[in-house]
Amino acid sequence: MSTSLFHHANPEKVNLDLIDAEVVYFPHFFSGSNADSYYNILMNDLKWKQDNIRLFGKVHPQPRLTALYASNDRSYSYSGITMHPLPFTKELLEIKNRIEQECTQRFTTCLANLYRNGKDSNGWHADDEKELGQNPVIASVSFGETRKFKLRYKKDHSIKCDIELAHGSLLLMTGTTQHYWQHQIPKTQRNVDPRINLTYRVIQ
Ligand SMILES: O=C(O)CCC(=O)C(=O)O
Ligand SMILES: [Fe+2]
Repeated sequence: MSTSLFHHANPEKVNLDLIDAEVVYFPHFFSGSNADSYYNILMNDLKWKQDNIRLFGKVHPQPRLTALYASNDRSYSYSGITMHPLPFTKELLEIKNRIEQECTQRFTTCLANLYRNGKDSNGWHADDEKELGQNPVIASVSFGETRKFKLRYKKDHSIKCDIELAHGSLLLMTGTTQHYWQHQIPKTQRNVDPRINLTYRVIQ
């Protein structure tokens, strides 16, 4: 009855068994009521915007809204755009502190994504920009609609893993994950509510 990922009906922590990667999933990192309140506050307070990105030489509006927050003034560049951070809000700092209890990393930066509906997505990529350094720790928190997160091994796309990122969950990607694997949030035909994702990172 169980899928290969979940040996218990309601686990607290799941270590994904992937070659050349370290990925840990905490399905209920935040309680339901905390997750609900973060969802509402972040939806209203973050400075969401839709940037134009350059992909294969063509300019497109990014298929989601984003916002960048940090404790320093370091910018973050990817897909032909450079984002400049705003100072952390109270809630983004609170969430950062809570995640830092779970891993030894101290994060500087949070890239927030808002997937407004099933047409919003995030294409195949690795978080391997040079400002993230080698073997970056990426802590990814989800609020709102559950969306599918896909991972694939760069050298052999038949080696892959799908995980449904639930409201109030945390996904930690460490070690060589970004070097050997790519991830994406595909579009879905389902009629879905918005989803907020926060990815905490270190940008020196
Ligand atoms: O929305 C997600 O869960 C993934 C976001 C992501 O991969 C990114 O911002 O780099
Ligand atoms: Fe990513």
